[in-house]
Amino acid sequence: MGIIEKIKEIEAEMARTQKNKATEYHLGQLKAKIAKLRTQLLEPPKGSSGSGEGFEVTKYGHGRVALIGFPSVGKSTLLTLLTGTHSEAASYEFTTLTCIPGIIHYNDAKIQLLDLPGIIEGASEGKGRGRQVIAVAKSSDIVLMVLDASKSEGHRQILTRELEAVGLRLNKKPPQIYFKRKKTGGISFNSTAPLTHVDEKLCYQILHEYKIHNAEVLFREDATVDDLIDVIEGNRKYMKCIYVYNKIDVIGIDDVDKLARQPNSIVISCNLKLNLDRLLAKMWDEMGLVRVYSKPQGQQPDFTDPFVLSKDRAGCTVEDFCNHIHKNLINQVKYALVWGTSARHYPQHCGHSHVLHDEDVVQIVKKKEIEEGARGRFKSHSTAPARISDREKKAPLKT
Ligand SMILES: Nc1nc2c(ncn2[C@@H]2O[C@H](COP(=O)(O)OP(=O)(O)OP(=O)(O)O)[C@@H](O)[C@H]2O)c(=O)[nH]1
Ligand SMILES: [K+]
Ligand SMILES: [Mg+2]
Repeated sequence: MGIIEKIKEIEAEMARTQKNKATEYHLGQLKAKIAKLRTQLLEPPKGSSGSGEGFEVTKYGHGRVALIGFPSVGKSTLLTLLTGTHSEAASYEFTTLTCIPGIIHYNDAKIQLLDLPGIIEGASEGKGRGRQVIAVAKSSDIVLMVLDASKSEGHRQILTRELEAVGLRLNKKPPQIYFKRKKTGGISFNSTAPLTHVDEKLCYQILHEYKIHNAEVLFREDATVDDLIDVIEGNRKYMKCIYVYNKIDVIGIDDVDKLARQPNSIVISCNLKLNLDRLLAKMWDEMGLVRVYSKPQGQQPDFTDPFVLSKDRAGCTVEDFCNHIHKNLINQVKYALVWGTSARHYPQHCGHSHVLHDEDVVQIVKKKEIEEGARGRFKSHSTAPARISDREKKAPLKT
C-alpha cells in the first residue's frame, strides 16, 4: 500500500470513530500516525532532485511573496499589474504552468513576487503540480492566497488544508510547548497552564507513537494534540498569509463588505485596479521589513538607499544591522547613534541590542573613532539627518 492510501485509510478510521473521552487517546494516536506519513510524503523520492523542473527560481530582493490559489482566480493578472512582468492570463484554467517571478518596487525595497500554477484539492498529495507549487510557497516569506470573491468561501478552507498537510501553518504562532529529547530519564511532563486538550497519558501515547521514551515536555499554554505533534515533528513553517479576494467587480457591495471585514483579508479588483495600493501596504506590513538609513560621520544619510533587513521575532537590532553590513563590524562598534522612532531622544546612544524601527537612521561609532573624537572634541554627530521630517515635529533634532 502506498503512503497516500495509508493516510486515506487512517482518515477514514478517524471519520468512523466517535469523538469522546474514551476515544481521544486513540484519535490522538491516529493523528500522530498521519503526521508521520505526511512527513514521509515530503521526503523527495530516491534518485530525484527534490523539487520539480521549472520551479527553481533564484531568490532575489529583500523578500519573497508567493501567489497561491485555485486556477483562474487572477494570480497572473495580479503579477502583471504589480510587477510589470508579463505573465499570461486567460479565461481557461491552468494557463500558468511554471513559476514566473516579478519584482515589486516598494518603499525603496525590492520584493520578489512569484506567480504559480493554480492548485486544486489534493495538491498536497501530488495532484497537478501541487507539491511543487507548495514547495515554492514554503520557500517564501509570506503567502498571498488569491481567492475569487464570487466563488465559494470553502475554497479558502480547502487551500488552507492543503498547505497544512505539508506542514505550513498560516497566521499561527508556534505552540508554546517546550520539548527536548533526552538520552535517559524517561518522560517528564509538566505544564504552567491548565490543560483542557492534552493530559499526561495522551502525551505519553503520542511520544510512544514516535518511539520517544526519554524527553522533557513542558506545556506553557493550553495546547492541543495537533500542536504537540507539530512540535515533535519540528519541521513546521509558520507563515503570514493574506487572503486576497479578487474580482470584487462582479459581486454586490454587501458581499464585498463581508469579505473585507475578515481578518488578514483584503478585497481587490485587478480589472478595475481597485485597492492594489492597500494590498501592497498590507503586504509590506506583514513582511515586517525594516529600512535602516546609514549615516556616515559628518554627512547626511542617503534616503534613497536603505539597508532593508528582515526582523525575526526578537526584532532587528543594532547588531543585526552591523552584521548585515559586514560580518566583523560588530566587534569594532562602540555604540550607535540612532535617530527615528526607536530613539527616545535624538540622537540616542544605543548598544548592540537596541531594537531598530523601520526608517531609523543609524550612525555607527567605532571604538577607534572615540579615541580620535576625544582629541577632536568628537564632532561625529554634529550634522543631523535632514529627513525623518514627520517625526521631527514630535521630537525636534537638537544636534
Ligand atoms: N471580473 C474580473 N476578472 C478578472 C479579474 N482579474 C482577473 N480576471 C480574469 O480572470 C481570468 C483568469 O485570470 P488569470 O490571471 O489567468 O488567473 P490565474 O489565477 O493566473 O489562472 P491560472 O494560471 O490558470 O491558474 C482572466 O480571464 C482574467 O481576465 C478581476 O479583477 N475581475
Ligand atoms: K487562467
Ligand atoms: Mg496564471
